[in-house]
Amino acid sequence: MGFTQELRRQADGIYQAIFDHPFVRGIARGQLEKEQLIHYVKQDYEYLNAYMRIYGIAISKSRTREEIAMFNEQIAYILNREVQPHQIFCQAAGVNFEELQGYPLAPSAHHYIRHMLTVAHEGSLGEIYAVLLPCPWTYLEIGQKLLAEVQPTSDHPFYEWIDFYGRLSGDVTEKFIHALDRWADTAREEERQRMADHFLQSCQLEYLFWDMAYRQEDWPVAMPMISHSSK
Ligand SMILES: Cc1ncc(CN)c(N)n1
Repeated sequence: MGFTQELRRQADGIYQAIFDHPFVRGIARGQLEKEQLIHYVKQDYEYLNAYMRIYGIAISKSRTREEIAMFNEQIAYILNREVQPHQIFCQAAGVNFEELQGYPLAPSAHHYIRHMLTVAHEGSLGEIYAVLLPCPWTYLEIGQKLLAEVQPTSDHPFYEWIDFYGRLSGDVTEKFIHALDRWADTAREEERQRMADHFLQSCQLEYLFWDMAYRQEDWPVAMPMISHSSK
């Protein structure tokens, strides 16, 4: 079994918990509260900003032009394409996307972003692939599962969201899986273990991110508005 297939096997319990999470079930049923959708978009907008910054760190650790080009393409994908799922949630919630930008991070989003940034700064390029992979991979499987289960039509409020992740996010997932497997082929045992740990931790944090949005998680004591630089 390849390295990433073994990681997927180890993470299966977390993947199943994500598929069963009430936010994901709410996407399937087309029923989520406006406040839950808004909380998700506010947090995910900041999450994807951080994700692009991590691509920037990955570029600084890249060894070939092909790697640099791949990360560059993925930044463009987030900027130009991945705004669509946010806009679909905003439409369902009846709010403007622009109004939901620049908010402070809730605890679980903060934790997930710090986890990725720490690995990106301290780890190898292989460790960066491992920490980033659960993001596209869990969404691809959510999308594929919902396409098969719900068979949504254009009157479903989240039809385009399901279609976007079920059909379009396969490409980046495949590229990261391939890159991580190649890296693992030559990595020493300690690095393979670190990559496995980062991957599993990101899977757990994917679950927590859904949970944060569903429960509209916030800090126990209200945060004064903080500036972008201190996020
Ligand atoms: C938290 C999270 N994880 C994954 C994705 C899908 N790129 C996302 N938009 N947000």
